[in-house]
Amino acid sequence: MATSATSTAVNGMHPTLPRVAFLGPVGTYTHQATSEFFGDCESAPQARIADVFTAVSSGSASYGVVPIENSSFGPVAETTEQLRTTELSVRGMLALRIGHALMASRKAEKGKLKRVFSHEQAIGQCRRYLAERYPNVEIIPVNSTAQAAERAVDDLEALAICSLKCAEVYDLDVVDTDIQDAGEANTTRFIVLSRSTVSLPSRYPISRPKTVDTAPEQ
Ligand SMILES: O=C(O)C(=O)C[C@]1(C(=O)O)C=C[C@@H](O)C=C1
Repeated sequence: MATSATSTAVNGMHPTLPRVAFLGPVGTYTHQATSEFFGDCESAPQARIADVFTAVSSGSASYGVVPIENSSFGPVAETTEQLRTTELSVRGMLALRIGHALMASRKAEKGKLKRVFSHEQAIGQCRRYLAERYPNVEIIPVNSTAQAAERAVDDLEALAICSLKCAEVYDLDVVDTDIQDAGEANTTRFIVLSRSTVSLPSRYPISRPKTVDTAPEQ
């Protein structure tokens, strides 16, 4: 990942960096895609994909980044639903290779895990793994993989499917890595949105070569 999105705003405004809304909280794959595309920017994490569209439409952010399609599980339902009616324009796209990790609280007893939280896309991309390795855990969809990590921090019976970045951000134990059924071939495509009156400066290439979801440095 190039540089991470920053939040160095003064009084809520930053004089030069673009303000970019994305599906949050910190540590989602969409956050990584945002950093990859924009480099330094003022980050505006949103609770849901629909909120990213609202933040850009209302002008509270100049750009928005949302996932649109995964190579194995297909279209991202909430994004395709929003695209039916939005007046926003697509300004760019990029793809990330997605490697999901399984995490739990450092205090969890690993033999007593009863539920797994994640975004429905991540759950769908790990269906076979979950059926084979955790056939009895309850699967609970949440708004994003990083929200799943947040939920696992204080729930000692929970697992989260999320990116390795979340181990660092939320101080979780890594139980397993690369648990997606499609292995190395698992890729998600993201799009960059803006209002029709806001163009994308030429310093941002409109599309990027596929990049790898990198593990945090130890
Ligand atoms: O939950 C996240 O971390 C997201 O950024 C969303 C999302 C998606 O909706 O496709 C992005 C990439 C992965 O495919 C899994 C989840």
